[in-house]
Amino acid sequence: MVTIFKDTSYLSQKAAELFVEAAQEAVQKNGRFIVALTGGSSPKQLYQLLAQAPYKDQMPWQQTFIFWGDERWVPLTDERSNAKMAKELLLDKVPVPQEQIFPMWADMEPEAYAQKYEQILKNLFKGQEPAFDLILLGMGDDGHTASLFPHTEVLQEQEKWVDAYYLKPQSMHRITLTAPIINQANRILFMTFGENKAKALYEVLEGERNPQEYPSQLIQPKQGGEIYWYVDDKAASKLEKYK
Ligand SMILES: O=C1O[C@H](COP(=O)(O)O)[C@@H](O)[C@H](O)[C@H]1O
Repeated sequence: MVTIFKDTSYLSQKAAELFVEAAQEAVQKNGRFIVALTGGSSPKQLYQLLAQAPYKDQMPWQQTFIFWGDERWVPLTDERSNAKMAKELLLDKVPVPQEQIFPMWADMEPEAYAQKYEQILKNLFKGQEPAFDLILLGMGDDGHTASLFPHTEVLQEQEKWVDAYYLKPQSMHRITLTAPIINQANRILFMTFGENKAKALYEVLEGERNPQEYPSQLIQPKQGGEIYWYVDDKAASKLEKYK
């Protein structure tokens, strides 16, 4: 489902409503809410809203388990850290138990931590379908999502749930959930703003299938899963089918 918003504040409000709805539904059904956050600029307003009334008070924080979809491999104090941003805008301001927050970084080799992170998820989902209740995603101007970048080997990954690799153009390691585990989620919410994303958004949603070039095309929810694209009118400016 693609929804086009003129106003990014309203878009973020609708995203906050969806977040709360997913959380309440998951807690009612399974007694807990398992969510993966995203980094980048798109979720900032959403995180600020979730840290305030009315959303803050509607959230079952005690039953919430926080993961990330991806991370730049930098310490948690680094300005580039996706976890630092979420911590400052949201997690420091809400009563989610510390032991239920799983940043995608530790002072160890990224590949070893990717295995550890996958094990944490496997323990949590033991005996159940490995389905996040909600995964938040952004999309880069180049069509990447999470740390699934164009023409990287991780795009072929079918077995691992979490992978880490050196991203040469950015001279840093990245760690990411892989497409197969993202696609198992019950709900996936992409938030995409700005005219810099218009070409990639068109290619992802309406172009020919080419996930090597536009990795966001790999995100296709399982049967019964929901995918929501919340985009602003600038990002949507090249779309034809969805207007
Ligand atoms: O590097 C990243 O970028 C994407 C997109 O970010 P945005 O600033 O264009 O919204 C983000 O989804 C990802 O988590 C992050 O690591």
